[in-house]
Amino acid sequence: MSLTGKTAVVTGAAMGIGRAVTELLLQHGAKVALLDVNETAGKSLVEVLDKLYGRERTLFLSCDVESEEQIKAAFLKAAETFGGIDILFNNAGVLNEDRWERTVSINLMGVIRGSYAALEHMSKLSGGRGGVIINTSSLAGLGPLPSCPVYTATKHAVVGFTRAMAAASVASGYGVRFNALCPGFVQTDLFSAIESNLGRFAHLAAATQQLAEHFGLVGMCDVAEAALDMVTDETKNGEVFLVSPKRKEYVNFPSFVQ
Ligand SMILES: NC(=O)C1=CN([C@@H]2O[C@H](COP(=O)(O)OP(=O)(O)OC[C@H]3O[C@@H](n4cnc5c(N)ncnc54)[C@H](O)[C@@H]3O)[C@@H](O)[C@H]2O)C=CC1
Ligand SMILES: CCCCCC(=O)/C=C/[C@H]1C=CC(=O)[C@@H]1CCCCCCC(=O)O
Repeated sequence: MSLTGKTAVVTGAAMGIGRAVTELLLQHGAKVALLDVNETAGKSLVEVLDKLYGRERTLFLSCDVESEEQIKAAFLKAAETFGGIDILFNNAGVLNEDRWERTVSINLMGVIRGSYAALEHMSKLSGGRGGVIINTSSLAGLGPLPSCPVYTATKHAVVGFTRAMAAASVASGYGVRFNALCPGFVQTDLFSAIESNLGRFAHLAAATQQLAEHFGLVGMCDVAEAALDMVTDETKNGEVFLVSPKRKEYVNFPSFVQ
């Protein structure tokens, strides 16, 4: 699928992985609505992007994915400004085992809120053009991160939600593909702050550091390219892309249905 003229919404777009994917989508010709709770970072990023890609191709919208009202308002504004929505990158996330209810609300419920709000604009059943939704999970969505049980739970849940929504979309005729991105450790603010956000598992900080050293860091470009592959390859639905320093591949899950 060519991205020229397509419209994307990216949550958590102001920094880190969301920012990198936003820039790659712009480089490939898409228009991007950048949603983030951090207005300062979001507005200053859009100033930079406007100069590179043109003012008419970016839009910053202040939006907390914990709020269904703010998500609905932002998606409506993006659809009105750009003429519909073709791509959603549900990426906003936090790692905080102390404030674990907020972690669930952002990492899992934010993905669900975003997906349901996007379907109102994207589903062929409600007058949309169809498209693709990519949800950011993690390697911790495939295996345990011992210092972060709640983070691990949210990321496993994102994988399950994505795969079930992909099947639901086919069965319902939404015309929307759903895929999940599972990166290993990436050098971002979230990664740098892990040790101070472990809550009752703070005693596992050194072990987490050792795990990160064992796995190594994934390059931001590799993560963004994996997201782009799932957007543009129209054969990918219900797929999970694992991006670690040693492995860049779609995950094979066991099938229990004959
Ligand atoms: N950095 C890493 O090692 C990995 C990160 N991930 C996931 O990638 C995603 C992005 O993380 P990073 O780029 O590393 O983090 P980051 O901290 O660099 O960026 C996260 C962005 O999300 C925004 N955000 C946070 N809460 C929000 C909310 N309630 N509403 C809207 N925006 C909000 C932040 O303002 C920030 O711009 C997250 O879902 C994270 O769990 C997955 C695997 C590894
Ligand atoms: C900042 C978020 C942390 C991201 C890195 C991460 O999630 C690492 C998780 C690993 C820690 C212990 C594990 O067991 C996790 C990895 C599990 C890997 C599963 C790989 C599956 C496969 O190889 O097929």
